[in-house]
Amino acid sequence: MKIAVVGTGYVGLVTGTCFAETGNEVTCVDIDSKKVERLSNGEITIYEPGLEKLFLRNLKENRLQFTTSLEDGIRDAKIVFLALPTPPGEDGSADLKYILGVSEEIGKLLKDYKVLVDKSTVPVGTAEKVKAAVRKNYSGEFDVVSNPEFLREGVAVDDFMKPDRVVIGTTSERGRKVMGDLYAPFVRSGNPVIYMDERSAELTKYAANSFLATKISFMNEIAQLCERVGADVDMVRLGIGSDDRIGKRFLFPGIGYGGSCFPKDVQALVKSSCEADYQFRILNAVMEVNEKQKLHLIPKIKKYFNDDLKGKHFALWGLAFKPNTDDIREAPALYIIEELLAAGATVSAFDPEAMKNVQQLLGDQIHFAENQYEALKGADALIIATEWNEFRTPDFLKIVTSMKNKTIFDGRNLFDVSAISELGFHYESVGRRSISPNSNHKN
Ligand SMILES: NC(=O)C1=CN([C@@H]2O[C@H](COP(=O)(O)OP(=O)(O)OC[C@H]3O[C@@H](n4cnc5c(N)ncnc54)[C@H](O)[C@@H]3O)[C@@H](O)[C@H]2O)C=CC1
Ligand SMILES: O=C(O)[C@H]1O[C@H](OP(=O)(O)OP(=O)(O)OC[C@H]2O[C@@H](n3ccc(=O)[nH]c3=O)[C@H](O)[C@@H]2O)[C@H](O)[C@@H](O)[C@@H]1O
Repeated sequence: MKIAVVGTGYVGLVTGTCFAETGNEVTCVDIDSKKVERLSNGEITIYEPGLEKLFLRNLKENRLQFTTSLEDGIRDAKIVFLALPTPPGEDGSADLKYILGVSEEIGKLLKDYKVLVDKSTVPVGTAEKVKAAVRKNYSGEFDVVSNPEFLREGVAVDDFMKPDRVVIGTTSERGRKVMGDLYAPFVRSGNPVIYMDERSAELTKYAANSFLATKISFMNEIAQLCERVGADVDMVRLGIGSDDRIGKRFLFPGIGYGGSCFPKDVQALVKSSCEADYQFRILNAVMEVNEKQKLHLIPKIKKYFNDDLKGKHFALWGLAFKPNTDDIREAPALYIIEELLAAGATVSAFDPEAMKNVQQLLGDQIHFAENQYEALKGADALIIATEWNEFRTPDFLKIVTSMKNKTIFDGRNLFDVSAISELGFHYESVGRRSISPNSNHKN
């Protein structure tokens, strides 16, 4: 089948590449000519494990092409995916200017029946708005289908190729048939496809992200409580997670959820609820808890250094909002850096993939280390903000010899508290006991 994907970012590039991999002919359209040029020349534009191999294979086989021309991109396509940004507008609601702008343009170009698919995360009622935008310039037949995307960055290819479910929102029989043909290989591999109306599909996406964000904020509150009553959040997590009704996944406390989606999608659902005359109380609390949690380590650090961070030097492991991505959108590490710099401290950071992106944002405000151990040189404390695998079992001897103080503030609970206690560290994490040998603190 011939497919166009408009918007070649995280979702667009993964969608385009994976549909090419299942035998379709895909043209990806993007307004960013540099991106299109790089992709056309075989240079991948995002870090996503496993994607490059598929991208290069399908590019070579001519099943994957890139263009800046919407007209060329959609001409022969039967299905046109919209994988465009839906950033928060000033009031927190999803800004549909990209989606509706492109839909109007598509209306000017349509000559025959096509299925337009909202892959972006869009509020309830957007499929109808897209239809109206196309109708401004086109009176022929077309369908608009909602097919929200549930992939996670870092495991995007796997999530796309082996989804827990595919949601297809359409009330058109013709639209359903076209989408059914496209997803047939997925169904044959045993992945469920759930059909519903457009509005339910649109809400399903926000409900999924908001529910997951709620799980995280809930656990972060349990962690807060653990610290105050002397319980261990890891034990509580294991204790509740083994109940199938709760489930083991997404119960990890930390320094808050970040990324390009949870923060904006929870906010957008609260906003659309307001517009529907309903106050979504739980989600307001979820956002409030997350705002506080992002800076959970800061009061601990300040207390440890007697409220004086001036001239203190911190090593920071992890900049990306989560491991296996170079994405730094709403990354908790950035909020921590801001606080440390404002208090007069200096920072030396290391992240396996995200340093280039942070460098573009912060320039020389912090030092970017060659590796995780170089970041530790002369540090008064190490802060861990992202749970990259290589941080999980570090060489503690190297840590001790590089740092000024054996002090760790761990926002991702990477280390076993008892084991690290034996190594003589001052160690504070999230929702677990702090340990503090008296001898190692050189202020
Ligand atoms: N990043 C993720 O993990 C997921 C994102 N989503 C949703 O998917 C949508 C897209 O997100 P991302 O891929 O992360 O965004 P992104 O920012 O990585 O990519 C968007 C792309 O659209 C292009 N673009 C902007 N205006 C355009 C236009 N007029 N014509 C053609 N291209 C244009 C941009 O140049 C960019 O390459 C959002 O609604 C997001 O909420 C959904 C699931 C997962
Ligand atoms: O709509 C989207 O864009 C996507 O948003 C999330 O995916 P993503 O943002 O890539 O990352 P997650 O793995 O969900 O993590 C989000 C944030 O939650 C945090 N998190 C996650 C799990 C956990 O137990 N605890 C926790 O603090 C992570 O550190 C990260 O900051 C969803 O998991 C995807 O299903 C969805 O498609």
